[in-house]
Amino acid sequence: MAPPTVLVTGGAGYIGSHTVLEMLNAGYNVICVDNLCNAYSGGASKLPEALNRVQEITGKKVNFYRVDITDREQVRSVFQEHKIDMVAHFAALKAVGESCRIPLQYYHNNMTGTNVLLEAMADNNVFKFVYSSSATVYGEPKFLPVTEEHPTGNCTSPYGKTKYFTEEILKDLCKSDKRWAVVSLRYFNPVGAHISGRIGEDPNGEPNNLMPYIAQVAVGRRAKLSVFGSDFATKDGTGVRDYIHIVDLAEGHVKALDKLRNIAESGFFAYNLGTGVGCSVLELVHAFERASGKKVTYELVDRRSGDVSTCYADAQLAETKLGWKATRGIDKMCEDTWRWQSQNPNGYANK
Ligand SMILES: NC(=O)c1ccc[n+]([C@@H]2O[C@H](COP(=O)([O-])OP(=O)(O)OC[C@H]3O[C@@H](n4cnc5c(N)ncnc54)[C@H](O)[C@@H]3O)[C@@H](O)[C@H]2O)c1
Ligand SMILES: CC(=O)N[C@H]1[C@@H](OP(=O)(O)OP(=O)(O)OC[C@H]2O[C@@H](n3ccc(=O)[nH]c3=O)[C@H](O)[C@@H]2O)O[C@H](CO)[C@@H](O)[C@@H]1O
Repeated sequence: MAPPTVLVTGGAGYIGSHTVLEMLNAGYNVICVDNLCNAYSGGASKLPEALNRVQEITGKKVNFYRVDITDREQVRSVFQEHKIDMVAHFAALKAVGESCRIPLQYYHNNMTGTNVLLEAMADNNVFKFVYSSSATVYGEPKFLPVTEEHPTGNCTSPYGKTKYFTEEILKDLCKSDKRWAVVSLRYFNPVGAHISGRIGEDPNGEPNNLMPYIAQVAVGRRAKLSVFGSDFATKDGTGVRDYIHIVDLAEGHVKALDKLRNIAESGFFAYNLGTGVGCSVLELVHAFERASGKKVTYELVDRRSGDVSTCYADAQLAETKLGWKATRGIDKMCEDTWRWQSQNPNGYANK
């Protein structure tokens, strides 16, 4: 029997490209679409650089279309061109601060885009869907570790609300039509890079997130790290998060596809993808110094608005239901990030 074909939206992005690599290694056929709004293109007629390197690493072909998922005709044409069995949906705008400044663009891109995709799926009898959600749907944790039973919806940004609203749409869809089977993966803090050092996180402009910022200080692109807050009720006063290695995260998606591939039951299933281990900002800084052998200069400054003190996952349900568990720790996350950053000081731009 031919292996299933998965349509991957946002496949040229950080998480998408790492997941495409693991899907190919697991034997899935992959069709990638991306509008390259946040991915390095490498030249009009070529594959986006991240996917070019995925092909290089796996020795397998990546089918790519430059498509905007908000464009109904562009999306439909992909379903007419290929027999799609399942969809893994990564395409979204994801900068929390930016979403507060341009909410309409975020609601259009992330919500309309997802609805256009879901309608095209239904029109082509495709009902198996893996969704990129986020721990941000939980808002400020009311208890720790955070389980999937934790209330959702108390989101502090338009970005977070697009994740929450989309989950609610998916729940309604599954209630209305038993053909739908949806796995919503709630990521905690994805970091790291593939062991090859050939693909990794390549943020546009100044990084919003901690790990890429640390890496850019270590490689000399940034002068120092600002540590947002040192008066939290945590082990060293700095924010605690559940960092998860990007390859563990990618492997979790393959497990979700395996579940959908053979699934009898339909419905909406949400799983936390985290390690269950909290790590503070300063712990991560020191781990990165050990991994890179570089000094990471930092300054303790005021808290960033909207930041919670502590957030980490209870990932037991994914282990029970998907047979998945994160296996890579903080040191490995830092080693693999450093290999990517030191080999690609300017990301994909420097070939
Ligand atoms: N990185 C994280 O820490 C994190 C945490 C939780 C959830 N997520 C979610 O995971 C997904 C992937 O995140 P990422 O970190 O890889 O981000 P990313 O920006 O690297 O990847 C997203 C990709 O989607 C593409 N894209 C955006 N809008 C599109 C559109 N309308 N049509 C086609 N392509 C479009 C971008 O060009 C980009 O390549 C997103 O849905 C994000 O919200 C990410
Ligand atoms: C509330 C919120 O929407 N959080 C988003 C944020 O998570 P989150 O805010 O947890 O991730 P970050 O990497 O931005 O921050 C992690 C920790 O590092 C600290 N820090 C960060 C950067 C920096 O320069 N200095 C510094 O000290 C932060 O205060 C925090 O304590 O990014 C995730 C990955 O994109 C998103 O999924 C989350 O939705």
